[in-house]
Amino acid sequence: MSGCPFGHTSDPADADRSGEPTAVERSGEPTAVVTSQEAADGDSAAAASTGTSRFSRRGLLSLAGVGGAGAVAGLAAGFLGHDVVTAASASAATPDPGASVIPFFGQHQAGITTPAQDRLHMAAFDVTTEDRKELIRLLKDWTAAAEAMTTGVPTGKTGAVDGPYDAPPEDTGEALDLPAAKLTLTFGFGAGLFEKDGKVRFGLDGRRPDALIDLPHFPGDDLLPGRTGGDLVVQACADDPQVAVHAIRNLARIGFGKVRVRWSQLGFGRTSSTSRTQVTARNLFGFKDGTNNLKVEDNALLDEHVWVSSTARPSEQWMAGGSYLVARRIQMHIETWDRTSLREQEGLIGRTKGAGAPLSGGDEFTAPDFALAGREGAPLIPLDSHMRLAHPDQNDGVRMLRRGYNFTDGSDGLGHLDAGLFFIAFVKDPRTHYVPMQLALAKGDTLSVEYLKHTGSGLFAVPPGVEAGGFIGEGLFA
Ligand SMILES: C=CC1=C(C)c2cc3[nH]c(cc4nc(cc5[nH]c(cc1n2)c(C)c5CCC(=O)O)C(CCC(=O)O)=C4C)c(C)c3C=C
Ligand SMILES: [Fe+2]
Repeated sequence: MSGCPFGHTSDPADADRSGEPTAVERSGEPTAVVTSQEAADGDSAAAASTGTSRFSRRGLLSLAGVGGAGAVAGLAAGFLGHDVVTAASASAATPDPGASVIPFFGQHQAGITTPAQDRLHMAAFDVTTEDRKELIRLLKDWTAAAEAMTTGVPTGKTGAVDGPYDAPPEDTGEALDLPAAKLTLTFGFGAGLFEKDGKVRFGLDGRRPDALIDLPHFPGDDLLPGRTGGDLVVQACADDPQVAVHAIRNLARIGFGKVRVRWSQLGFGRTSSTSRTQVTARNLFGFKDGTNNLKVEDNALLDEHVWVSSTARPSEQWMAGGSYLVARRIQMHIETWDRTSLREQEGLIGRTKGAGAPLSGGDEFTAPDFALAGREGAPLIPLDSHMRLAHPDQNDGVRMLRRGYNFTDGSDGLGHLDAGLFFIAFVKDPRTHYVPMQLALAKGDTLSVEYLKHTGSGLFAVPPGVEAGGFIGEGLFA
């Protein structure tokens, strides 16, 4: 514990821990905020020039050392009420070199095409209230909290330590001293929000988009009810797991009495890159994953395959600019895999393990040649390989934006790790962009048939981004 009443440490080593020198924050200066596009472009220099800024969690805390606790409390009352604070001048807003803030507001929700962070905490909630006004209140409160936390600010007007001594704090506190860590919060609505047990909920008659289907049962599915479904979902991604967990925990706390957590999933080691500025990471099979993913730079392809268009059917109009989130908890039989030869592993994926190049030759980003045959006349990229079966050429040109994470959730009690890939994909329409491919993989992909088991599932309509003053999904309630 530091001597500071706000738990702030003044150890310079701490500032360096995340790779984000915080001299700016330490002096109480505002922290630079990156616009969605700049964040997507990974352009922190451009971000610096915008001058949009507000005080960070750490900046506020460090003010205690500058102006004393009273000054901080006064500032907290003003700043923590979710009003965006603009810097007096752009030059005052010295950029945070870590560009640790990804703005919550924007045309699309953050956490889809913004560069995938290292950590995930996703939670699905059942809505327990049947009162439309309470649901809207919750979405407004979540919007305010999300905007605060993604900016690195505690939730509520008084945060973790400045509220009445005899009341529970408005923020749980475990993210005090931590930077925003590129936290993004992405919200989605499940089918159960619209109707449950044959009854329409929240007056949302006729508002359920046709694309928000009940996913069919796929061959090999072994879904657990406690890991499947949900009326609401929140995807928290950050470069610090504590920041992601803090976000989900505080949203759950704010929702007390209106929602309860149905399932939640922690993830590490992103298994996809969503920007060409990122290197391709590896999944728990040891293969590069995300090589041929859709990337933020592929604007036209994103419009074609990820974003719901403004010319969508009337029942989907409120979704224009949004997307559909498919979540699948996929257990990987890693012990069996680890006893499989390298030759077979590469044949199952269709790429080399080292470089991630297609088995038809070239480097990681060389286009695969599915027709090229080896000495014995068989195609170099096997007919039952995962890459061949998932490639757009085999799927009517369909593509998806994958944004999954590795997980290990202890052991299965039978001597194996419960490990795998928490598959997340954003698509324009799951009927065309997910179901047919999943069916093909479940039937013909030897990787899926012999090494994978789907144990959890969810499909959620992710509304478009929120403008300042608005709230998550407000078009649905208009
Ligand atoms: C239904 C969609 C998909 C599921 C489920 C899925 C699971 C899954 N994938 C890997 C490993 C790799 N997948 C790769 C490529 C790839 N996978 C999908 C779809 C699903 N994967 C697509 C659309 C693609 C891209 C195909 C292409 O355009 O070439 C790769 C190769 C590298 C890459 O491009 O990402 C790997 C490796 C695992 C381990 C897994 C479930 C646990
Ligand atoms: Fe895949």
